[in-house]
Amino acid sequence: MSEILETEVSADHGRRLRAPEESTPVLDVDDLVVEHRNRTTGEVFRAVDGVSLRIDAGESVAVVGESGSGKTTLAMAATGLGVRGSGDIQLLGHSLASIGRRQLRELRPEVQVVFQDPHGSLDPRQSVRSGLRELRGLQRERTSWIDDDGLLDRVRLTPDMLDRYPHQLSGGQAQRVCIARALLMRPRLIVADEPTSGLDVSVQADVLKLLQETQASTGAALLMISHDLAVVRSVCDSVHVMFRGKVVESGPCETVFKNPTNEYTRELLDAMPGARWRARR
Ligand SMILES: Nc1ncnc2c1ncn2[C@@H]1O[C@H](COP(=O)(O)OP(=O)(O)OP(=O)(O)O)[C@@H](O)[C@H]1O
Repeated sequence: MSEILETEVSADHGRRLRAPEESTPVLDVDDLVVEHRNRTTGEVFRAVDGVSLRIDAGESVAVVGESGSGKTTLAMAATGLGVRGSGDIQLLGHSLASIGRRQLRELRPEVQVVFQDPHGSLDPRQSVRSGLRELRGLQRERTSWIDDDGLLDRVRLTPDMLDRYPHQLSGGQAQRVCIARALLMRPRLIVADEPTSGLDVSVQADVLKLLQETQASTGAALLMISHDLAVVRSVCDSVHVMFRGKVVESGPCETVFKNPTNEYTRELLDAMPGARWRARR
């Protein structure tokens, strides 16, 4: 068992919202529609067109699709972090359409996002230490379960990194800091939007492993957005394939990647990195 799993994150202090029933999905999205306005033509189009998905505690779900298919828009709208859409979104059993601002503020830390560009996610004017101090100031109780040294140790960074600024970190180190910041909040849902595609190949596997460990130690669910099927296959239980805003196929990774039933899924798989494993099996 890895080090990180030896000390489970068990304390529940700092969470004021009523704890959801065990059977309550972490995220339950029904018929989500999100529209954007095309910046060139001014036309409104459906970036997400009637998508439904459910993620249970501890589950890892991937959304794959070609660039522009609506993956990021879906993830951000579904978690209340992006443009509002229509449809029913239940986050930890709370309907995003009907909760007030205060409740939404309380729900926010339950969802942590790890983005593709770690340097872009960190404030260039803040050292790692001052960034963590700021987070702790916003969520005192929730973040009191671990000190900075312990937190960095969890993501296999040494304490001397605390005084570094983002530009003094490698891509892999910066992504570890981003994961540490997410872990500090002990979220119930981690959204990882292409978390390794901006990183050197040599550190991608480590960062993925760390994400998985973080998920396991917090018991969080994972919503992974990726165009890399090898990544999805190694991390996720199930997958939704998106094409032009719609989910065209869903199911366990093994089933969808091995025996895709949708023609577009087949084409997509053949064109995507990591798809070749399918032919070899
Ligand atoms: N804020 C916005 N305003 C207008 N159009 C947008 C906005 N955000 C995204 N879009 C457009 O919506 C569509 C879906 O974008 P989205 O970023 O969700 O796709 P994606 O599948 O995540 O793509 P990628 O893999 O390239 O990140 C694209 O055509 C994109 O240009």
